[in-house]
Amino acid sequence: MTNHHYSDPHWLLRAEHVSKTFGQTRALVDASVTVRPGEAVAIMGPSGSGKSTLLHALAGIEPADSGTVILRRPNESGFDDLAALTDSERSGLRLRRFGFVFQQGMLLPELLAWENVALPLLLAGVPRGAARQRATDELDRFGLAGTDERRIGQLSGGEAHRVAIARALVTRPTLVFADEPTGALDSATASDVLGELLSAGTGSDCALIIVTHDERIAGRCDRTVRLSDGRIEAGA
Ligand SMILES: Nc1ncnc2c1ncn2[C@@H]1O[C@H](COP(=O)(O)OP(=O)(O)OP(=O)(O)O)[C@@H](O)[C@H]1O
Repeated sequence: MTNHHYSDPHWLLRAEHVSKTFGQTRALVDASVTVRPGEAVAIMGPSGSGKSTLLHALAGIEPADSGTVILRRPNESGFDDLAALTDSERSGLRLRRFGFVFQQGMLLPELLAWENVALPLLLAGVPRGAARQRATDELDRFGLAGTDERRIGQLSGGEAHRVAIARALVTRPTLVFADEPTGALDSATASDVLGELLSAGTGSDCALIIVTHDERIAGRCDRTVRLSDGRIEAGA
């Protein structure tokens, strides 16, 4: 895709007029959002207002019924329209370009800490030795040196959240999507983990999108997109 309309360099991901219906429920109505490099964007709104639906549409997890979601490729090499990709192309793009931190961490308890972090690399075909080295480096970066060989159940809640963040960032993604990333943590640990996510997930060529109910988390992001009944009310 080389549409001139998308030549403005100051965005990474742009959703335009995205709508999604589940049966009679209009979960998302004509939502347009632009995400720029280096920013952290909070998505807020009451329960059922469409936050997860928006996140899933932006990340190509559950494509919208209508509208477009466009992701800029690195190095001025064009754009990808998520809806125009096949399922397997979309999965590949998610693996290469996106990182995910979801509520329960979605860590695999039967795997070691380093294996959890290395998972996206292993899925992308990186050899096991190289993947292990990168995972170990990433764990070090989050203050988890020496935990490589532990299983998830042998870590504290805060440590497990850091493993989830390390896994989301190990591929150096363009966009990190987080859904209530500090959910079950005590407030001091949540604040530390959020700080780490904010500093590691926003760089000159990447951005962070966080779904949250917590105004304190939103307050530490650069801006807040507010949803009400599937419509974006502010912050797009
Ligand atoms: N797979 C689905 N099937 C049917 N309805 C759905 C589905 N997913 C979401 N919905 C409905 O779409 C609306 C928006 O849901 P969504 O999960 O996006 O809200 P949310 O703002 O993330 O809510 P919460 O804060 O409770 O997680 C809700 O009315 C929900 O019941």
